Amino acid sequence: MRPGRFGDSRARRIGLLGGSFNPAHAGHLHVARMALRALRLDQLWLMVSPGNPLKPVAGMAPLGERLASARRLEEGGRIIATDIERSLGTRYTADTLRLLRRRFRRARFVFVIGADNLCQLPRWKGWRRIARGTTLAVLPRPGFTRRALAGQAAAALRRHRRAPGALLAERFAPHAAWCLVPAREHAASATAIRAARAGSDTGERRGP
Ligand SMILES: Nc1ncnc2c1ncn2[C@@H]1O[C@H](COP(=O)(O)OP(=O)(O)OP(=O)(O)O)[C@@H](O)[C@H]1O
Ligand SMILES: O=C(O)c1ccc[n+]([C@@H]2O[C@H](COP(=O)([O-])O)[C@@H](O)[C@H]2O)c1
Repeated sequence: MRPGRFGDSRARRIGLLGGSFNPAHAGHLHVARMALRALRLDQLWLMVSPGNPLKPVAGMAPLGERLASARRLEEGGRIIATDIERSLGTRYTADTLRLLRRRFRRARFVFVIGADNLCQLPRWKGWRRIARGTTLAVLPRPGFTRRALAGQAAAALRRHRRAPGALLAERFAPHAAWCLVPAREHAASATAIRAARAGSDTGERRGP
């Protein structure tokens, strides 16, 4: 982490877009911009994971490479790439959130996920505790939005769903709120980019 990159992080509304960024792509930028606008955030951190506990290590580019690709999406102090989980020594989101709150005591964090991750949320360590204590913002994603809204996490958290404008209003509520951010779906995916790259590499090797 570069010193001072987070600027005055006290009493700020900070969106955390955690991810593998293997590589970063236009879908991430779309999500970041939509979350910043809909939730009136001060900053959005592209929080590059040292290793998603649910993803295989095979095929995962080194953290430095993934961080470099996320840095290419940075936008003037509002969208910032960071490998802060590396310095915190965390991989599980529950642990990261606990340590971030300790370190940035006056910041208000919103965890931003795509609809695919709302489907998967029940497999995260301590997911109910995360949802109880952390505001979640979910972005639509092709093939996942409807399934996510009909899934286990959305059903369990139904009473806590709010409109984006009301999301951060309930400061001392016993259970955090979540919302679906109204945004168009964006089709970019890192899996598709890796597959396209592998295809073009194979083509190059075959040659004419
Ligand atoms: N096009 C998209 N629309 C909505 N959310 C997205 C999109 N791309 C990524 N996200 C979300 O951004 C976060 C980080 O995503 P990640 O870095 O894993 O990219 P990915 O394209 O989902 O990667 P992969 O295909 O390798 O799983 C996740 O919460 C994911 O749901
Ligand atoms: O904490 C967990 O159990 C957990 C399980 C799977 C994913 N996550 C987090 O979810 C975020 C999105 O991950 P990814 O790989 O889908 O981009 C990232 O911050 C991961 O660390 C967290």
